Amino acid sequence: MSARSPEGAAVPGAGTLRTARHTFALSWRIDPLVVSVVLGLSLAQTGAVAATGLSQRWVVDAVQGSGGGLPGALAPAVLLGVAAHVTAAAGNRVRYNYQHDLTDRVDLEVNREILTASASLPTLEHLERPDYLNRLELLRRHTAALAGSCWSLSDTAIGVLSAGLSVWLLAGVHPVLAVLALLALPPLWAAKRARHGLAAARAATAEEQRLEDRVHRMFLTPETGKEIYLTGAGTVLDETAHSARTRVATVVLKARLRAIGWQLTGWVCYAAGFIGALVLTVSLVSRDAASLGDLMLVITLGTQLRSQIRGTVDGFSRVAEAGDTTDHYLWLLAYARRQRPTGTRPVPRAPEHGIQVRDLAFTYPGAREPALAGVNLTLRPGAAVALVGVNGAGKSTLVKLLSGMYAPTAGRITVGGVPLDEVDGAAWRGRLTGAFQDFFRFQLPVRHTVGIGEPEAMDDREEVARAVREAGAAPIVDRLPDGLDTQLGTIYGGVELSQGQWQRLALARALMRRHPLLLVLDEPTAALDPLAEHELYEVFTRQARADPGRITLLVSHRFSTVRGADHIVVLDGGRVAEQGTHTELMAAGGRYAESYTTQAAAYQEEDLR
Ligand SMILES: Nc1ncnc2c1ncn2[C@@H]1O[C@H](COP(=O)(O)OP(=O)(O)OP(=O)(O)O)[C@@H](O)[C@H]1O
Repeated sequence: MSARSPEGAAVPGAGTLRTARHTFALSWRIDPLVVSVVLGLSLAQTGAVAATGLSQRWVVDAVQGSGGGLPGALAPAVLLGVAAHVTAAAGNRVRYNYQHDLTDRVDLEVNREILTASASLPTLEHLERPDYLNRLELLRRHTAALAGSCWSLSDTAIGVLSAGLSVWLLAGVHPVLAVLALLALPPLWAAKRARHGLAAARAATAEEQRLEDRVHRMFLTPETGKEIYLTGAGTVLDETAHSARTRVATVVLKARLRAIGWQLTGWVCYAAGFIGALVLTVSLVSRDAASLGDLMLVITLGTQLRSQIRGTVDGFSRVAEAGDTTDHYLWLLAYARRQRPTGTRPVPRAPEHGIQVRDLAFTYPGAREPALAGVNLTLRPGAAVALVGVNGAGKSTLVKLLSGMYAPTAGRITVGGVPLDEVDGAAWRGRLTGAFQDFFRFQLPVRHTVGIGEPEAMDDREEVARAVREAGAAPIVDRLPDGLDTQLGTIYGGVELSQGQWQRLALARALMRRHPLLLVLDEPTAALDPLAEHELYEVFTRQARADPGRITLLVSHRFSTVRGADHIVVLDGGRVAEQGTHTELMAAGGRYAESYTTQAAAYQEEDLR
């Protein structure tokens, strides 16, 4: 990790060096030839300024000593000057462009690494953690600094080496002139100070930047656009985004102005030193203690030393900026490593004992109250288990834990006797399938919108057609202009479906997986009327009984739609209130009986109207 200064801002440290090494290795892997050219030009760049100064001194001293005629010895001096100038000007441009190109290509790789690290996280818990989201936001906005860190470091090294050569030549004229190098320190220190201020401002406003970005995106998606249109919330949201943007801009502008102040102070120190150096050299020339060529050398090196120091400072600033981003990058990699799934055991083939849930508890990150507490139940294979409860009872949370999206805070889940956290995560996902109330609309051709539920069978038209039929979505697909090949969604100029039609396709997607161990239907029928939902759940209940290796979990807040399930679990306030068959629960006369009777009466009344 980057070292931390007392103010809390990152300064380049071991972490930055490690990242620079890593990005250099990536550059080398991408294009070793270009990297070699850049390194060669960098080396030539190191001596270019000193060579320019020396050639000018050579020319002036030769002209002065020639008594008016142009000596032949002038030719090598001029040649040296031309070579140094070409290296400095043309070589620098070539090097700069190549570095830029390599940085862009490494940037793509770094972004891929970030995605891979994020995707490797075994649960989805990080998506609820503001510290994770803020760091990721800062990281994604500044990956270019990270990708170019090895070149920023090499620019700094070139600056230091070429400035070192200049100082050595200046000290040859008079040792005091070497002090000019010390005056490089105030601009360096000022730049570091300026960087800290800017980094702190960015970190302090990361949350607001995220808010602004989110609101912005809300205006661009049809789902939220509709809500905004109807509610007229556009102005309020626009103001929210605007005030977030203004707060960010104000904080960053203040930090930027302070940064300019610090940098100006540093440069004033250097300018004063340079004037002193010129006065000293002129006095040496007037006392014949130095030649006019030496004065020329001091002028050339002194003015160049300024840009060498600026190059060093700029390179250093970019290394420091990469240091801030490195901090977030290494944090993400370490987080992904810490969260690396530890489960290696295979999923039991025929889980005789089904899925056992024992004393399960879960609290969302940052939440005060647990969403689940002391949950005990058994999901038997070859049966349909219904999970019912009012809104907020904890049904979806239990589904998230069963599918491994979140790790329990306490208690355990076992599959066929094997603790779920010991089971290989990818293998477990391979045996799961499901459809959810908050499904995603994949705006793809229908066969892929459905087929993606089992990537391996995605291009198998017969399999896709089977899933479509089983989900009762065949009439929808039959009416589409190109059937399974119809492009869906307006974003790509395709056909738009109704909410219920999208939902049927999401259900078909869930049915693509042929022999899942756990099939979860978490209210994927919310857009259907209670009778249609009931009929569909009856079909799934029959199918569940026909497949002895499958556990089917039907989730609903409509008590009356799941009465045919083999086992009904009633959740209330994150706890299991009751469980049993419909007959047992009705006989018990508890919460289930009460809610079932009330809801059934309400639906009957609705039917009569
Ligand atoms: N991402 C989250 N972060 C924090 N709390 C959450 C989150 N999701 C749900 N909760 C809380 O957890 C509790 C259970 O929510 P859950 O979504 O599991 O209920 P549910 O029974 O599925 O409700 P519904 O029928 O409305 O879908 C609720 O009190 C809810 O406020």
